[in-house]
Amino acid sequence: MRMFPTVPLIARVIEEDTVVGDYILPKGVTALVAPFAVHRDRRFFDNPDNFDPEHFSSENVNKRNPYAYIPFSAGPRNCIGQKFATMEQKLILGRFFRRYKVTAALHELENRGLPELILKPAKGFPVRIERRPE
Ligand code: HEM
Repeated sequence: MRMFPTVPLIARVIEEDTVVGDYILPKGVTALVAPFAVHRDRRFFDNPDNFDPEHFSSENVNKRNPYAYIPFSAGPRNCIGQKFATMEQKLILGRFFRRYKVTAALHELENRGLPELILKPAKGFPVRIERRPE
């Protein structure tokens, strides 16, 4: 969900002139927040293009801005299913990956994600699935 966030772009209509750093976002424009870009920003994640569970060690999480990881958005309109989806992933994917090894047939550079409503690879999900030894 960090490297390939399901929702790669979040849109908001700006209701009043808003200052963000050196910029003014005028009332009426649509602003995009891009979890995909934020999650790959080196200011927040060392080696952002590598899968590394250490990105989520307590030490690293505690020193990072909480808005640097926003797969479920943030604020008053964030995802109401976040806790359910996270628990479901831990249970179902955890069980699945203990039994099966999944290898992508195409590297992400050969199979770019398309930023549609949800992120999906241009050439689908060609994968090889092998049962792990018991
Ligand atoms: C991995 C799974 C999921 C991801 C990554 C995800 C991500 C998101 C994101 C990023 C938003 C904000 C979209 C926006 O502001 O434009 C959102 C909103 C929402 N999600 Fe999820 N979601 C997931 C699963 C679920 C589930 C399981 C449910 C329901 C059981 C759910 C219900 C909703 C609802 C109702 C909203 C709209 C909340 C509002 O506008 O106040 N989501 N989700």
